[in-house]
Amino acid sequence: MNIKEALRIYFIMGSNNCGHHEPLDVLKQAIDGGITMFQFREKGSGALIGEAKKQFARDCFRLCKQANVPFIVNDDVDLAIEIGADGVHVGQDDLDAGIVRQKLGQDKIIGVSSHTLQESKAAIEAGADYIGMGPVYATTTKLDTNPVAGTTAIQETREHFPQFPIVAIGGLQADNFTPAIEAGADGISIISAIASVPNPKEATEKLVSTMKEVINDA
Ligand SMILES: Nc1nc(C(F)(F)F)ncc1COP(=O)(O)OP(=O)(O)O
Ligand SMILES: [Mg+2]
Repeated sequence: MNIKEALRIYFIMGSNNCGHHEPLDVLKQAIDGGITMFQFREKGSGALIGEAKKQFARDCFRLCKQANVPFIVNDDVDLAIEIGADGVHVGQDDLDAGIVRQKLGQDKIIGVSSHTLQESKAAIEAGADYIGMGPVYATTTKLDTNPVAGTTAIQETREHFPQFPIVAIGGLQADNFTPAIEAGADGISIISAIASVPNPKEATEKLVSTMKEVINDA
């Protein structure tokens, strides 16, 4: 799989991000709308835990598998291993990417959050397959986020690593993500612009069509 193409429209969702529809319906609509990768991120207030979280993960994974959409688990490496997910995303305060690689093996996808060139270097040396950089704009989705970073860190990492897969994250919408791509990101991560809107399928289609205008092969 081409990881840069998988990062184009990278949808991240948990049950507590869904405003207007049942979570599985939101994911179905996002898949129908053309998302290229999915991250299962069940955390924060009201998040499912234990068996309910596992079952929700399996249900999301089934939808992604049917559509050949790569399924990534946020933070929870053991859950990813248990259900056979395609990969894991970890942040600076989660399990070290090198240890995640040892646990998952070479054929799984490992994403790492980065806010600086230094963190990007460490993630790449630890064997990450992509890095998530932001928050580009203010976000209400993640409460313990770093300060708004704009696209400077993306640009800096891209200058040092011209080919390494980077996805932008943080407050991204169809009408504001272009600067992140122009700064060097290969794709965008979206939570509320798909999960919290009345028509997730239409919102996804708009993101896909806008991305096609910005990146020719998208
Ligand atoms: N979940 C994420 N996904 C991405 C992605 F690359 F996919 F865009 N980038 C960054 C994050 C944030 O990861 P983290 O800092 O661990 O916080 P949380 O666990 O609350 O998400
Ligand atoms: Mg995390």
